[in-house]
Amino acid sequence: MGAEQERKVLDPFGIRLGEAVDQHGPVCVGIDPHASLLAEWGLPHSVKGLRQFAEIAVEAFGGAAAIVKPQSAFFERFGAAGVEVLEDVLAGLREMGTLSLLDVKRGDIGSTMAAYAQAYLCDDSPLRADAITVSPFLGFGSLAPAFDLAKRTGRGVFVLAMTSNPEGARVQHAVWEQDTVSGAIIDDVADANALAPAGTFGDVGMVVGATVGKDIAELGLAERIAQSRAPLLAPGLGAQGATIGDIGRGFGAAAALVLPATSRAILSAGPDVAALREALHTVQQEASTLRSVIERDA
Ligand SMILES: O=c1ccn([C@@H]2O[C@H](COP(=O)(O)O)[C@@H](O)[C@H]2O)c(=O)[nH]1
Repeated sequence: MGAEQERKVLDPFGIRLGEAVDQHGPVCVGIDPHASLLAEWGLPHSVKGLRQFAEIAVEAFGGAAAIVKPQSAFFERFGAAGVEVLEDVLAGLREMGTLSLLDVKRGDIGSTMAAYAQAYLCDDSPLRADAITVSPFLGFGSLAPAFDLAKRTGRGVFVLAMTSNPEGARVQHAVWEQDTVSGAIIDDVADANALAPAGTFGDVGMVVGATVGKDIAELGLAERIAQSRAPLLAPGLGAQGATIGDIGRGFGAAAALVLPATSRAILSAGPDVAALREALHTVQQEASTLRSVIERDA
C-alpha cells in the first residue's frame, strides 16, 4: 500500500471487519511464535528465527484470513529487535490489505491508557494495528482514551469479558450489585456500540473464549452478549480444547457475532506456506458451516 493510500481516513473498524468476514469467513488466526513452534519449524531460537517465522506466517495468512492476531508477548520477549519484527508483521499485513488485531491486553489509569492508545491506534504509530485487546479490570471508564482514539482513526478495541482460561472465572463471574463482573462489562460494551449502524459490527469488540459456552448458558448471558453488537474474539479452539461445535452449542443468540480464534492448532502445520493455508482453510470451512446453520435458523 502506498503512502498516499495509507493516509486515507479508514472506514469504521466494525464496517471493515464485516466486509473482511464476508470475504474470508469469520476465523481469526494468531501469530504466536512459541519457542516450541520455532523448534518444530526448524528455526533458531533467535531474532533471526523469529523474523523467518513471522515472514512465513504473514505470507501464509495475509490475503487469506479476515483478521490476523499477532500475540505481542512472543515478540516482546526478544526485546527491541523482537518489537521491530512485530512492527514489520503489522506493516506486512497492512500492505496485503489484511486486518490486524494486536493482542496486547493493555489496561491502566486513564492518562496512561491514553499513551497506550497512541502507541497502537494512531495513524502514525510504528506499532499501529487495526485493533487491539484491552483489559477492563482497572474500571471500564479507564479505557475511554482507547475507545475515543480508535473511533477517530477507524480502529477497533476488543475488551476482555469472559476469557478462555479456567482461572478467569473467579474474577469474571464474581457478583457485584446483583450482576456478574462479565455481565457489567458486556452491558458497558453494548453502550459503547449503541450508535453503530444497524446490521454491522460495533467498533468495540469483546473477548469471549470459545471454551466458555457452558458459562454463558449458566449465567444467562447469551442474549445480552448478542445485544452488544460486539464482534466476539473467541480464542480457545484447538490447543485449549474447544471446537467450533462448542461455539454453536454454547453461544446461543451470540454465535452470529463470533470470530473463532486459533493460533497453535494452525501454526503447527508450518513451516510450509501451502500447509499453513490449508490448515487455516479447514477451520474456515468449519466456521462457515456453523455460520450457514446460524443464518438458516435465525
Ligand atoms: O481469553 C483469552 C484471550 C486471549 N487469548 C490469546 O489467544 C491466543 C490463543 O492461542 P492458542 O494457541 O490457540 O491457544 C493466545 O495468543 C492467547 O494469549 C486466549 O487464549 N484467551
